[in-house]
Amino acid sequence: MHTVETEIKIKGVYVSFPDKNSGDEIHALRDINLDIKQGEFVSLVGPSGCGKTTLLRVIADLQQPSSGIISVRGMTPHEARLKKKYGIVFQSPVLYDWRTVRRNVCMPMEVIGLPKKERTRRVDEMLEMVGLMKFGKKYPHQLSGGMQQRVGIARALALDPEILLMDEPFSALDEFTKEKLHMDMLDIWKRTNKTIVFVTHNIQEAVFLSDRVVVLSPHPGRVSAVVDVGIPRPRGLNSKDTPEFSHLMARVRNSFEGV
Ligand SMILES: Nc1ncnc2c1ncn2[C@@H]1O[C@H](COP(=O)(O)OP(=O)(O)OP(=O)(O)O)[C@@H](O)[C@H]1O
Repeated sequence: MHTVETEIKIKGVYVSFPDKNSGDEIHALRDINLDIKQGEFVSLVGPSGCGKTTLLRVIADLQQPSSGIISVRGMTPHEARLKKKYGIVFQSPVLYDWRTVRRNVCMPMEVIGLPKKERTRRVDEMLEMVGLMKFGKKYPHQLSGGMQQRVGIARALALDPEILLMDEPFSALDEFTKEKLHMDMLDIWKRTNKTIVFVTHNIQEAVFLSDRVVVLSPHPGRVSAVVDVGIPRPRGLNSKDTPEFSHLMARVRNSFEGV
C-alpha cells in the first residue's frame, strides 16, 4: 500500500511574547501538535490574534518556538529554509515596483545564481501557470490586485519549493477575483503537488480549498479542532451549494472557543 509521508511534524510547540505594557507573557501558541502530509492542503483558521501567523512563521523559521519541535522531513525549519524548501506568499505580494513582472518572478533565481537560460525557461513556465504570460513586461503598478498576487505566487514557486506557505493571500481582493484565484490555486496545487499551509480567517475559503481545516482559538492560541473536508475533487464553485459544504462550515464555525 502506498503511504503518504509526513512533510511537517509539529510537536508540543509553544510560543510566548512579553507583553509590551505589562511585561506579562502573551501565550501566542500553546501545545500545538499537528502532522501535515506531503501534498496536503491544510488551512489554519481562527479569529484575529489566535496565532495563525505565528504558527506559519514558526514553520518558516521566521520565528523561534519557546519550546517544542518542528521537523520538516527530519530537518529543522532552519535547515529546510536554507535548502529552499519553502515558498511564501504574504497578504500583500511585496513586489519590486521598478522591476517588470518577469524580473520580479526571476528574483529568487538570480539570488541563487541560476544560469540565465534556466531562469528564462522557469519564468515562462511560472507565468504560464499563473495565467500572466502576456503581462511579463508590465510593472506591478500596471496590474490589478489579483494579478499582483499571481505574480507573488509565481515568485514563491520559482525555485520549486516543496512547501508553499500562504498568509491570508486573498483577503484584500474582491469576491469575484478571490473566487477566480481559488479555482486557479486548486489547479496550481494539482499541477505542482505542493504541500500547502494556508492561513485565513475566512471559513468558506478554508473549507473550499482544503483537505483539512485546523481551527485555532485565542488566548492562548491552541488547536480547538481539526476538520476533515471530504468534499470530492476536483471541486467547482457549485461544490459550495451542497449540504455537505454548509455542514462543514458549521462544524468549523462551532469549533471556535473563547471568541
Ligand atoms: N512579535 C510579537 N511581539 C509581541 N506579541 C506578538 C508578536 N507577534 C504576535 N504577537 C501576539 O501573539 C498573538 C498571536 O498573533 P498572530 O499574529 O499570530 O495572530 P493571527 O491569528 O495571525 O492574527 P491576525 O488574523 O490578526 O493576523 C497576538 O496576541 C499577538 O498580539
